[in-house]
This record gives sequence, C-alpha cells and structure tokens, in this order.
Amino acid sequence: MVKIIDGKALAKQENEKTAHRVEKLKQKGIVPGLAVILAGEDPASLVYVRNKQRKAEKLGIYSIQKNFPATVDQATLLQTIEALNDDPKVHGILVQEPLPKHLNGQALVAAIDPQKDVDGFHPLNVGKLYNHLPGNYPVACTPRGIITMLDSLNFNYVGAKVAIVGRSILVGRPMQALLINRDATVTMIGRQTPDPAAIIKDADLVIVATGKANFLTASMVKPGAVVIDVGINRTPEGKLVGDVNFEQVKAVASAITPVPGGVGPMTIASLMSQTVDLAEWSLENAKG
Ligand SMILES: Nc1nc(=O)c2c([nH]1)NC[C@@H]1CN(c3ccc(C(=O)N[C@@H](CCC(=O)O)C(=O)O)cc3)C=[N+]21
Repeated sequence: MVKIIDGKALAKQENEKTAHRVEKLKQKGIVPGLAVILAGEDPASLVYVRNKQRKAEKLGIYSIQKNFPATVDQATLLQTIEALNDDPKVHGILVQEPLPKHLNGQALVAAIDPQKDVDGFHPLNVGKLYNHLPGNYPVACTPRGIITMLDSLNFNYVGAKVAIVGRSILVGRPMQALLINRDATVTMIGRQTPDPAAIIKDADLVIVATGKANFLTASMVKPGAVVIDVGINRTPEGKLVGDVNFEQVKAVASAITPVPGGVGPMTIASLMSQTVDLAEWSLENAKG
C-alpha cells in the first residue's frame, strides 16, 4: 500500500511546536518578527504572501509586509532591506519571488543580513550549507520541509539513490546539498541531461520541481520509490496540480506527496519555524 505523505498534518504538528517556541521566547521578552517584501502583483505571490502573513499571526509571530508597485526601483528596495536589517523587531526577511524583470534579485538577497535570511538564499548561507559547515544557519524552506517529510517516513538517506529534476536555487540545489550531507547519492537532472528517464527509473527517491504538469508518469518510476512533488500548476479548469501524475504514480511508489496538501504547507511551516530559529539564534549571539 502506498503511503500518501500528509503535508497538511505534518505542517500542523510543526506549527504547534513553533507556537510553543514563540510562547517561550515571549516569556523572555522577545517576539519573533518576519518581514516579507513584495514587488508587483503576481497573483500567485499575492496568495502565498497572504498565507504566510496569516500563518505568522496565528502562531504569534510579528509580521510586517512591505508592498511595492511593479515599477519600484532597486534603490528603494535596498533601502527597505537596510532598514529591516537594522530593525531589532525583525528576525527574518524575505524577498518574494518572482520579481519584476528590471530588478536584480541576487543583489537584493545579498543585501539581507545573513543572520536574518529566513529563506536561506544568501550566498553566505548557501556556501555554509554546501560546505556542510557545523553551526546554526538558515536553509531554503522548501527543501527543509521535504527533509521533515522524509524524516517522518524514517527514510534511509545513506546510500539512497536520488534523482532531483530541476536545479533552481529555491529547491533543487539546496535539496541536493541537504541530501549529499546525509550521504545520499544525488543526480541532478536539467534540460540538457541525456536520458533523464533512465536516471529517474533507477532512483529510490525522486524529487520533481520542473513546473510541468504530469511530467512524471508511472512508467518512469522504480516500484517502491518515494516521490516528492514540488510542482504547483493550474489546469485550464483552475484545478491545482503538481508535476507528478498522482493517480498513476501512486500505484507504483511506496510513498508520495499530494498537491495540494503536500510540500506547500510544509514550506510555510518551515518558514515559520525558521523565523523562530533566527530569533533564538539572535538571543544566543547577544549573549556572546
Ligand atoms: N522568496 C520566496 N520564498 C518562497 O518560499 C517562495 C517564493 N519566494 N516564491 C514562490 C514559492 C512558492 N511557495 C509556496 C508556498 C506555499 C504553498 C502552499 O501553501 N500551497 C498549498 C496550496 C495553496 C494554493 O491553494 O494555491 C498546497 O500545496 O497545499 C505553495 C507555494 C513559496 N515560495
């Protein structure tokens, strides 16, 4: 029997822990703070940003939103980031993707104080993750949520063969680092990869983040593999679907994430717990 990995239930568990940690911090006089910067009116972004803010408030996290028109210039956003870097009420800052084309997203992320980089996208934090350095630093929220899901299955990383489809800095690359740091053998699949189907068919764990509905079909998957679907696509009828043909693949996989109710809710839960991590770490740093 296939296990459907319930991202909503796991996110609820994590959020309960987060709310409890927020309470403890409040007893020490600290309210964890999250600032979200949004430029433009991408409809999906508006939904995610609203969800993040709602969840933050529900968990007792202080939430600030900085909204700008799509025409906002780079300097204004840099000034906003600098002010948030200096604001002691703010422990986590993120710049919502995608950004309008005229803006330099990398320069914005690099301007965030690495200790407030709640997305884990700052080059310093990416470098720490890639080097598998010890110590506390933020990591990208979607891969972090996927690790929580795999841990809930007691997934055996050591020696596992993993195929990751998609090489973005949001998902594929940090996912690769987290998995190789756990002694998995990871193959990255991009547009130019020869014979991706053969690589996927050999994998014990397949993570798909391509943005193509129905990319992964049953015949591509090794029987008993674990399948994680990071995709979010809207069908012409307005239905939300992932990158995996769920109905087909669930007949072959040993465990699979649904869309919606899989990776998405875990991403938000990870963002919330990482905001609290940053607040806790700032307290430790203040002690010296
Ligand atoms: N700087 C930055 N950080 C991000 O973490 C980030 C981003 N930019 N840009 C866009 C992606 C996407 N993302 C999602 C979060 C939650 C759901 C989510 O909750 N999905 C629900 C369904 C929500 C719906 O109905 O649309 C689900 O899968 O069950 C989805 C996608 C975060 N992202």
